[in-house]
Amino acid sequence: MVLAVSSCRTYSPSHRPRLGFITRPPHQLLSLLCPGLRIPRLSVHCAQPRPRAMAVSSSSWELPLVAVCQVTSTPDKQQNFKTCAELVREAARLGACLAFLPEAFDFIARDPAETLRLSEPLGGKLLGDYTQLARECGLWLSLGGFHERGQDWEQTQKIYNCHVLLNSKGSVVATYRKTHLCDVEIPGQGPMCESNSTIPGPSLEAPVSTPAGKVGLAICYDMRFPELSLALVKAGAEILTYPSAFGSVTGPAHWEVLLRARAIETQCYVVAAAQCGRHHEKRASYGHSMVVDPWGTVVARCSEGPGVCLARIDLSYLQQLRQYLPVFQHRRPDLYDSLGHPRS
Ligand SMILES: O=C(O)CNC(=O)[C@H](CS)NC(=O)CCC(=O)C(=O)O
Repeated sequence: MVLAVSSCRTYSPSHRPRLGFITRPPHQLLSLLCPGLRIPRLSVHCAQPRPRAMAVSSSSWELPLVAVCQVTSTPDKQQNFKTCAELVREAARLGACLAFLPEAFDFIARDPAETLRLSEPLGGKLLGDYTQLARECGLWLSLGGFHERGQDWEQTQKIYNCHVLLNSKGSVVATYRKTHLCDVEIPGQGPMCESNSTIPGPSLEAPVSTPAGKVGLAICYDMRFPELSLALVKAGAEILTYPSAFGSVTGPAHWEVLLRARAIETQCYVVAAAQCGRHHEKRASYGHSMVVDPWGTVVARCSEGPGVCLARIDLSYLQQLRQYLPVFQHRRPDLYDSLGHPRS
């Protein structure tokens, strides 16, 4: 892995988030495998001002830049907003058009009762604050998992785990409510029973056109269900998002493997903003936020602790890969089902 951030500005506000690693895709390897493939010169990179010496790569600096924010949410909603807002402002300063926040960016509570108490409707104060933030910074925001009191709150007294996409004017352009709830007990990792407080979402959300590409919405545990990613790519997704709060046992074993597998099999970019560190006495998360390109290369990753990493999204590269490796044309829906034909 090449560390390519030497000339990046580092960033150390009071709580010291760190700028993550930015890596390059394996250009040489790819050109060996596919001699005719036009390799994007700089498909990934740091948002430093364009160096004069690099005038060669005309277009790559104009490719859209996305930012992935990694945080340690606690039960303190106000503090969490402050931390996220600081990272989002930094992402905007660095030139990102779209910033991704992890699941539970609003808070991570100590128990289901506290989760329910702290939850809000989409029209509440917290989303209002994020609307203003998106407007102020002029970027799109993927709010990866908002504890949402839905329309049925009065009857159910349960919430949805809602991925909200805001445009740069702060308007809600899409919502996806997590459809696979994480009810698991893994030895060595605290039990998770999301359905204690949460209702599974009723439907998938069609991918949304953003300045970085067509974004398909998912959340965390959803990444274990490739059917969902295939359905999203079939509906036109170019970027899959898995905002997450992975545990400390499944994290080292499965996190990167699952994300890279989803990227390779769908030939999409995969963006995964993660919770990291200790949220309170009962819970900690694995971190390792990353962006994976459609070849399966990790092109950006956060360092340990809160921070932000950035990647450029090159959709012509994605299209080329889909041409060179046309797995969607080779599928055998006659043998299984009709999933998995991307829109051209
Ligand atoms: O609890 C909240 O407030 C927000 N929700 C979550 O953090 C959810 C349910 S507990 N976490 C996961 O899905 C982790 C999945 C995971 O770790 C795996 O698939 O291995």
